[in-house]
Amino acid sequence: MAAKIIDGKSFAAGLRGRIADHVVRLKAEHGITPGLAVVIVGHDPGSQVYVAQKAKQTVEMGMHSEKYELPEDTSEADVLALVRKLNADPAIHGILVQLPVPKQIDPLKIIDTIDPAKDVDCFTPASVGKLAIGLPGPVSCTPLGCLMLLRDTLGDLSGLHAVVVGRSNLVGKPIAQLLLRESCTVTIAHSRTRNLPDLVRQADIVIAAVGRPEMIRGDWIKPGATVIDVGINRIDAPERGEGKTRLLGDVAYKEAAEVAGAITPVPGGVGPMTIACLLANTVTTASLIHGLVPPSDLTA
Ligand SMILES: Nc1nc(=O)c2c([nH]1)NC[C@@H]1CN(c3ccc(C(=O)N[C@@H](CCC(=O)O)C(=O)O)cc3)C=[N+]21
Repeated sequence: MAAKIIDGKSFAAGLRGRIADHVVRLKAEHGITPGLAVVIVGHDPGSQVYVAQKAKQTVEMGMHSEKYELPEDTSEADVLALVRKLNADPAIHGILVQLPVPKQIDPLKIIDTIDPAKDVDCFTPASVGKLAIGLPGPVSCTPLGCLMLLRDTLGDLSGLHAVVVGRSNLVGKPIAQLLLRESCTVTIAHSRTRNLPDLVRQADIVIAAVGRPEMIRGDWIKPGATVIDVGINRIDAPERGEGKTRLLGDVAYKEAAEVAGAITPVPGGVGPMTIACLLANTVTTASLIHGLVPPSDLTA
């Protein structure tokens, strides 16, 4: 039986509708316009497209958007000075510094400089701690998007065995925290895990976040399992023409879709949810900064 395809693109469109409603209400009832600043250093073409998409959607939501494109050779001190200026700016409620940054800049120093109240990526130690103990605050964008898709697909997640493949600070660790909060049994696997295929075969929920194209094969998937593919691997595709690329997930999609109960495609799965959740987090941080209870349908 073919798997249900989890349509992240349309779920994200629905989420943006709810975000826009909350923005209208924040403006009308409290005079607050949520503001997001996106900072990008250097000119990775993939990053540029993606940052432009964020800025466009921020404006579509009725939010205030600022975009800072700094040259590749910008010093660490200059980036930190910009972050401090944004920390102090009352029109800004969310700050995102696109990673990776060029090698002269220490990403940990950036993370340590962002005001945790404006940390829409949930990168800072304060935000990570809040997430771990269940206090209100921003939730890492990709994990939040995955959780929303899982709840929509499965309803109650309690007691399900989730195998998270990948242990990054950005995805693997925070998604494991969120699934634990949902009362899943959570296993975190990574490059040193022994007998990964057999472990993944035990999963009711597979979260693939390793960054290796099509590493997770169809015969690793338990029949009926739900597969969330976080991988976005850009591969050369000369068959599509000179210089063309295509996107592959971390899961061998065709094989897995024959076995899984439900699966996210790449593109059109987790990716669009990540951007929508960034906007949701900006509404959350704007609410918290002004002492308001953040909308419960925009967070975990
Ligand atoms: N501070 C920071 N926060 C991030 O959240 C962050 C980051 N840095 N650096 C880069 C990665 C990557 N990332 C993506 C989000 C959405 C899509 C996305 O919308 N993808 C579309 C396809 C887009 C395309 O065709 O290229 C999809 O999957 O359907 C992709 C990639 C966020 N990141």
